[in-house]
Amino acid sequence: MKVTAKICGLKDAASLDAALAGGAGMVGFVFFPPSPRSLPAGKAAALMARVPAGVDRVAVLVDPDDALLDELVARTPVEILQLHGRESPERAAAIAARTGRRVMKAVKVKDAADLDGAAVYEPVVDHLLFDAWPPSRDGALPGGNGEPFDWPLLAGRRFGRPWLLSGGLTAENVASAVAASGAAGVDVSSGVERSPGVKDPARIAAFLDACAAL
Ligand SMILES: O=C(O)c1ccccc1N[C@@H]1O[C@H](COP(=O)(O)O)[C@@H](O)[C@H]1O
Repeated sequence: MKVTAKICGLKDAASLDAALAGGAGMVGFVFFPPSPRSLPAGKAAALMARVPAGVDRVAVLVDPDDALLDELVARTPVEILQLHGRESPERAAAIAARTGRRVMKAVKVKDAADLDGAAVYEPVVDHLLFDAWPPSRDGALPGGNGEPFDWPLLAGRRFGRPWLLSGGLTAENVASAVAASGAAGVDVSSGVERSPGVKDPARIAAFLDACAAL
């Protein structure tokens, strides 16, 4: 089975190149200053210029204001806007209309009712992404926490948009995660890092090898 892999939180050329060489279908860049993975638009634009046609460039955003959206559209060749905050369906639709870019809504999951909540986004977004709710500790980010959720919740569920599984994935567990959830796409950030915000090209290669073996 061919699984689309997204490598997220890229900040340097060596890690981006490892993602591209390993066959990532999407590469993600974080625009959220509290994150150790955040980077300015100018640096992201330089990295995005290395990405060949056929690989989607994703901007990870948390309740972005219009100024940030306008800056990203003007300064970077981003294809997909990943909304990882508390954006309503109306705001997601407005973001798609304003930017002309594809939108991916992150839905936080701890139980089946959370999955039901994805339905309201299906008419207005292009992709869904399922991630764990952030831990309750102080300072936790809205995503990128390396936290998995109960993957079998997704088994047999059908959604009106293509979707990615994320949250705590690694080279070691991605096969189990795909088998348990039925995901056709996976997304990883913490699981291919040496420390928060520092990607490891060898771990990126191992993750993508594990995906290619599925
Ligand atoms: O990675 C971040 O720092 C981040 C910050 C704010 C919102 C989302 C973020 N990352 C996304 O979180 C998920 C899961 O990541 P992990 O593999 O569990 O670390 C993934 O979709 C990232 O794009």
